[in-house]
Amino acid sequence: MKLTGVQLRRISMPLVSPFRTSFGTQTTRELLLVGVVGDDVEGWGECVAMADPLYSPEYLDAAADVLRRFLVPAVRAAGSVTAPDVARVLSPFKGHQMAKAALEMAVLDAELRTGGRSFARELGAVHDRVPCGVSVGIMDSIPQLLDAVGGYLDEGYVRIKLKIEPGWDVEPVRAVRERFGDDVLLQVDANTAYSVGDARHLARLDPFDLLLIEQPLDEDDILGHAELARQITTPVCLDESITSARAAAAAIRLDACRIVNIKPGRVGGYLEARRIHDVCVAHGVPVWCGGMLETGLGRAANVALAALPGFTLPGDTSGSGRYYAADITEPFVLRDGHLDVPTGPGLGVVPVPDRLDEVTTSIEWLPG
Ligand SMILES: CC(=O)N[C@@H](Cc1ccc2ccccc2c1)C(=O)O
Ligand SMILES: [Mg+2]
Repeated sequence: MKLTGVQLRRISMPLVSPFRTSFGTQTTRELLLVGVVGDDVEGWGECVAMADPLYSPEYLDAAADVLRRFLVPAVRAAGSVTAPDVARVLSPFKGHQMAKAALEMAVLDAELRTGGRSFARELGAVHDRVPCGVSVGIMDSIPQLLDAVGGYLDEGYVRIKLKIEPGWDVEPVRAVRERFGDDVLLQVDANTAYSVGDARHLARLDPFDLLLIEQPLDEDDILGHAELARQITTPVCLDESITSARAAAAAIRLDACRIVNIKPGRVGGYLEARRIHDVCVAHGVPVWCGGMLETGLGRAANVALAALPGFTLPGDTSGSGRYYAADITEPFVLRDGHLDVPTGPGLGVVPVPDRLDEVTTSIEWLPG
């Protein structure tokens, strides 16, 4: 397609409850949507960067700037492009995976809508619904945590993930096991809050039969994760460290992880996400789809990705209501612990105009 119009739309969505992790507490999700128009079709992309560079080096104002000054002009200069062209056209620019992913996603959505193909079909989905896990934040007290976990289990979530940090790790896990039993699928996510010197402490999680411990160490500490993995029995899963298929292959070869959390925004797009899936399947490494508090647009694409064969663990593909009282698309609602994979062309969902307007804080049409 040839891009005739590109809009950068900032939105701000209140969270139904504060979401606390080892890097801070969020009460609102700011996001950047990329809308592309061309060849009588439009497509939507969602940039999952945070407003502040707390999860990864990217942040929303930087993503908007790099799209405005470098990425969109480069795709426009390339003339007519298909989605696989986008990553190549953008490859001279270093980093900014989440900004690149949003632009590729918008072009892919437009292309697939034109062709009447769904994301699921394009990516190679083999399931028509996916089992859903939920990410539970750090809480003020154990009773508050147990209430939250009980609520999510009542909603039907098939897997519980607890955010942890030093001082909030062994006790919350013990409390959840004691209250809800050994059969609940349970995992933890540290968001890089520990160091390899904490190995003996993290080994205290081993008796609780966790599915995995996610990203305990710094994004760039691959060897530290390999050393930690030799000292604990809980399988190590990487999130922030896996920025490309090459990074995934290296981490697996270095025994730094036995499980991978795939997030399309973090790796530069859904096409690279599929390549990571393929690399992990080739190495016998299970993958699951991570979440970045996406709206229904990103959620639709993530659910399609989570339906690929190698996604054998429940992901953070929670229902819209986990985060938002009113999503900008028709809400994703859990049914028997699963979400249905959208079947319509492209993303299979579109923003509901008045809901989108309610949360829009700025619209910028980039010059042609
Ligand atoms: C569902 C989940 O735990 N996601 C991330 C962490 C995270 C947490 C909070 C966020 C708030 C705003 C934007 C992105 C965010 C990402 C993770 O797996 O590590
Ligand atoms: Mg994580």
